[in-house]
Amino acid sequence: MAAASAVAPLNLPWLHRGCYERVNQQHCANPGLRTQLVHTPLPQGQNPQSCREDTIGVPCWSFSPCPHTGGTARSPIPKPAAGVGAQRLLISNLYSCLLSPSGHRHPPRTRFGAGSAQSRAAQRVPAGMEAGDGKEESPQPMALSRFQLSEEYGFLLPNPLTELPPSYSPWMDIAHELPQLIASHQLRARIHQMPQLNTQHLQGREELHLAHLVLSFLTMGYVWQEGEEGSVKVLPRNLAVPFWEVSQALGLPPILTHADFILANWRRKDPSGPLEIKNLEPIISLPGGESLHGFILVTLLVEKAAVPGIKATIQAIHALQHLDDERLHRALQGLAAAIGDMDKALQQMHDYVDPAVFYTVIRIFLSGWRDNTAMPHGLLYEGVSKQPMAFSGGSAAQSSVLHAFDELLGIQHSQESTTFLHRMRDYMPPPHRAFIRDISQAPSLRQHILSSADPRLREAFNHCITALVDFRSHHIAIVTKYIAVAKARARQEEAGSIGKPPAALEAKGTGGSHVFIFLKSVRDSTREGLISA
Ligand code: HEM
Repeated sequence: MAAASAVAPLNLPWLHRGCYERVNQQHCANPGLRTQLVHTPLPQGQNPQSCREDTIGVPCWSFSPCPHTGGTARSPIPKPAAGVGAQRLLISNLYSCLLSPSGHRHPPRTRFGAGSAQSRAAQRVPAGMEAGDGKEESPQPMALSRFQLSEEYGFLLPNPLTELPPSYSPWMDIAHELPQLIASHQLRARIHQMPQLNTQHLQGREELHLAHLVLSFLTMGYVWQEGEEGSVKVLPRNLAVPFWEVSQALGLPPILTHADFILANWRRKDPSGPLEIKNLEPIISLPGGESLHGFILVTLLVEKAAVPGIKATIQAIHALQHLDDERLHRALQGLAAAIGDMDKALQQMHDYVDPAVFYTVIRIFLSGWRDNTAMPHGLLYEGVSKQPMAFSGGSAAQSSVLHAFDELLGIQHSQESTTFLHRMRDYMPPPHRAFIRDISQAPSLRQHILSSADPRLREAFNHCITALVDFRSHHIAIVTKYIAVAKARARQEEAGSIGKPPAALEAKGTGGSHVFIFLKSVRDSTREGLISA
């Protein structure tokens, strides 16, 4: 680590020792980067050796000063409260340099060293998503660019990279053969032969996102290659260490997330062609063939259909702040229309995904190692931590879209559902998480409607609620077809090995929730958001 000797270690004595070492190591490995720490008290007895545990609450965001850039702390880093056994943290170097999620001013780009990771990363950030241009931030509190949201693609990564630099070909070669390697039971052996690559040569968040996508797919394939009964306890060092490092840099957990599976996993077959299913394909696949592609691409189209709704959400908040009811009315109409379009996009699932393939082949590869009886102790990331760690599997519950709409509309879910949904936010890219948090802190739309005498506003608000209830009802119908009915059929047909349905997941979703109780509760509490005349 060449830069380590030139950099003064951060003075963070309150940190758990393992965390402290990792912060400094990460910091020194990336000279010129500011380090963003997110830390929460860790309840006694929970994974005390782990720096990065499943849940990253965000009660306290702090920006520690960097010896290179001399950045300022936005809020003081508190000492741990008495009785708190350990602290958890997330290091999100890249985001804290390119973009600040909550009103923090950016260092001028000139502060980055000429060839530094940030200056290279900043050059790669697509137009319309760049926030760190050295100017003062827009006075508009909810500008898309502040949250790495794209005007055209919303939460989707715009035109994601499809190849990493040549030195990462050992990862890419395996990733491109993944379905075949899993089917022939050779993936684990291939991963054991893989060299341990240095992640420092990854430049910019697009390369990091592609690396996270690739390593997460390799990890899911490695863990589940032999089905539920043949899962592993240890992720080998040559995969675990780079996956952990890339995850730290992005502020994502070291497991496949919706941000990998959908947001960063798409390309146009014809680069100048339309964004429609026939012209799209995933960058990296898992077993499941056309159904897997359909599952990814239909979900992607739901994200794309949400884009006008994301913009309408921002418009609505601006209108509330300026007490502009005309603008608010238009924004709510736009939001209801977008949710309707998401619903139409969702229906394409029926055309492109075979329930039997989804249930018996695809689903297990989205499963995590938290609340999963097939892996009751979690997964040991060799070379990262001496204790196994537990993470939930990939799920569209990690999509930021409905979280954002729920916050705007003031939907109150049950405590249990809220706990699960909030946990899913820890699996989102930090700027998207920050977007949801800022919506939750905006003036209350619901209160405004309740106190307004304008019936058109109430009607437009209720259209949004009804559209959301319909979306959730149709989603429940899909889950019934693809999980409950498919399960009954699979039992009759008794498919073999990989085709055997994951028994540990039968009553639960990939994220570990009790599926139908949870989904109906979420749908019903949405309906309770209707405002009567
Ligand atoms: C075959 C297709 C699908 C199946 C089988 C499915 C299954 C599930 C399951 C089991 C859950 C419960 C949470 C968990 O355990 O992960 C869930 C939640 C969720 N899913 Fe899906 N899902 C599908 C497609 C989609 C699509 C395309 C979207 C839209 C982006 C979506 C959005 C959500 C959301 C937002 C939640 C959280 C609950 C809510 O807010 O209503 N799902 N899904």
